[in-house]
Amino acid sequence: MNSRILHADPQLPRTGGAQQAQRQAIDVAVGILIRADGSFLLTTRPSGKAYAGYWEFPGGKLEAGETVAQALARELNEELGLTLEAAAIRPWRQQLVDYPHALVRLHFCKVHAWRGQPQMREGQQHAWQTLPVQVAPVLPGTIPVLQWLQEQAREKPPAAPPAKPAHRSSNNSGMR
Ligand SMILES: Nc1nc2c([nH]c(=O)n2[C@@H]2O[C@H](COP(=O)(O)OP(=O)(O)OP(=O)(O)O)[C@@H](O)[C@H]2O)c(=O)[nH]1
Repeated sequence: MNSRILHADPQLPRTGGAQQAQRQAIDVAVGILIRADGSFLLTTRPSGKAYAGYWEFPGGKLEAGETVAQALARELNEELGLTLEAAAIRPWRQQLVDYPHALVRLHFCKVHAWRGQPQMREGQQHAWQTLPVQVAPVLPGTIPVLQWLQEQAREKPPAAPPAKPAHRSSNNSGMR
């Protein structure tokens, strides 16, 4: 887990000490949907929300009593019409982000399986991306994830295709 706070807008004065301590972090479930070819889904924030038009991974705030997986499945169904099974949701990393409008704790989960095709139910745009991403601007709280994915790709390059099995002659029956 990454426990350091990311300050989304370093230009703005920071709330300090007591004020900061009183600011309750809002938990947010975020899905990194990864296709078999390694591309991942980014969507834009709908108009009317803070940072409208910025690119992010789909997700949203936890409702009372929800787990991260439940919230993610609900949000991706509401926003994109996808069906996610709990077993396909892999919690990955967390990041606290201090925005002027809220302090958020982002719970990033990797998802490799879902049912349905993404439908933009909130008028968002969407794009399947690989690194480096070709869309902009990206939400401040989303940028670290792209860096983590990049680091991971450097550490673990995509697996090489399986080697062809050695040719076995048809008369190699094992009988002597
Ligand atoms: N979905 C999502 N939210 C992110 C990401 N990065 C990031 O900083 N956030 C922040 O997490 C918060 C998510 O809140 P939201 O407004 O999208 O959640 P929601 O869909 O439940 O909204 P609502 O209930 O207010 O309509 C926002 O403050 C957003 O800026 C990301 O990659 N994906």
